[in-house]
Amino acid sequence: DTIHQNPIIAEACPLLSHAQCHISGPFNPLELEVNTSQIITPPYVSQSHVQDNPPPPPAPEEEDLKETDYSPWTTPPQCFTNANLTSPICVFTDATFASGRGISIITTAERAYALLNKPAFTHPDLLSSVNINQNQNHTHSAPPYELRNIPGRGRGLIATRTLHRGDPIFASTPILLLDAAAYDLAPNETSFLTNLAIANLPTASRVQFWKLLGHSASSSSSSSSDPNPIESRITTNAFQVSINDVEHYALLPTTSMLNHDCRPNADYFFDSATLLTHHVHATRTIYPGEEITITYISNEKPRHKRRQMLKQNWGFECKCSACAAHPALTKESDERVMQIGMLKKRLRRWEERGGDDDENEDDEDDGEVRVTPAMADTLISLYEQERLWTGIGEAYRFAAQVYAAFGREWGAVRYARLAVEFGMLARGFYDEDVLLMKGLAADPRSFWGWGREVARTEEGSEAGRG
Ligand SMILES: C[S@@+](CC[C@H](N)C(=O)[O-])C[C@H]1O[C@@H](n2cnc3c(N)ncnc32)[C@H](O)[C@@H]1O
Repeated sequence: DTIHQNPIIAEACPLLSHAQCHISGPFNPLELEVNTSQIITPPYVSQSHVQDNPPPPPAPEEEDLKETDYSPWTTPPQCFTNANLTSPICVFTDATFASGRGISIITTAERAYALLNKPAFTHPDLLSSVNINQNQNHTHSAPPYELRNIPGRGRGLIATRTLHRGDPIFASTPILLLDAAAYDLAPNETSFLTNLAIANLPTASRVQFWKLLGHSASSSSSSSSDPNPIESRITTNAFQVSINDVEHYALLPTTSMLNHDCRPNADYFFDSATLLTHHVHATRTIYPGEEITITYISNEKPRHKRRQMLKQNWGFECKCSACAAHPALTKESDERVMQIGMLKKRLRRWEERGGDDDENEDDEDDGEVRVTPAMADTLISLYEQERLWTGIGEAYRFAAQVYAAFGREWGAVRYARLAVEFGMLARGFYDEDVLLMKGLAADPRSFWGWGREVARTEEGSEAGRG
């Protein structure tokens, strides 16, 4: 028997009323089938612990308890906790989510019930255009890509028709959401929960999961020599997303088919506020036959660092155009990337201190951060030279604000519009910065810094003195 009562943990567990959520002791999670004698099944979540969230279902009648006690979940939640955690971490599965695609969520009961407030759960019809062609239940028109084997890269998605900047490629919901706090459990407990989370999914999603590639340090593929095939699939494929300001890892099997490029042609964002949906869009024209790619890392790093990270975390030698060019060309690229970093740092400091009247008081660098429209234009040009469409939205945002600060209304509008266009593809339709830029595009004079640099020339000196 691998379950031991632990009085310290017992105190941490009242959240799950009636639950005995103390498990410790060694076991091999991969050998475990769902075995209810070893698992904790909370009858329901006690109302006092889910304030601000939808109330849990009322306590069922005694005779119904076995069948309905874990509604709205479709399998009984299972939990672990330890003395370092304030709440138990459990697996919650809703196999009916997103028209039967299903979702397993590994988190605390409080956070899981908070997720039930999201429109993705409260208005499931809103997801009707999501997961199209990725879910066997859907028979919609053909997607703009097909899955193909690509020599040296495994599978990848190839465009089957021309996609223009801003065109949606697909949108999907996660089959697994894993709260980063799950890694505060003992490794075998985390593995147990992830194992169960996958086992609880509907067959189609479970099959999709097992088709994912798993790269682990000790195995180069998803072969049976992989000591933890679930964990390696998660680390190879999961996207880090923030939901209600909590870090999660999301598994999205179709997005996982996208290979990396240091100059990708597509970008993605996770709409965590409403639909728990991952959107992928083209960021430049993609021609039929061309592979659709995203970036796995920040490409604003020199080539040797990018290659190192890709090798270490995803096990491949990067041979994209930015990695494989002649050393003379990659040297130029590295220098541009360095300059991007330097300009961004300066513009970000200027932006951050924008609303601060006492801006010089605590400034270690004594000071004033000088920026000019030419500087913002150069940043944009560097992104264009590097073909980094993923980060360029931020450069447009800086430019819009700098132009407005110099009182150059139509330059500000132009860049604010571009910041909105690119920002929506990279950060989401309702992202804070996107909304700020929408406001600036509509009325640059309402911007907080409107005209505040007008007294300065483009070269950065005071007008009349420079
Ligand atoms: C998220 S998966 C992408 C889909 C994968 N190609 C497959 O067949 O499942 C990540 C893995 O794809 C491969 N991969 C991704 N981008 C690559 C690239 N640019 N060159 C070579 N292999 C790549 C690596 O094996 C990496 O660990």
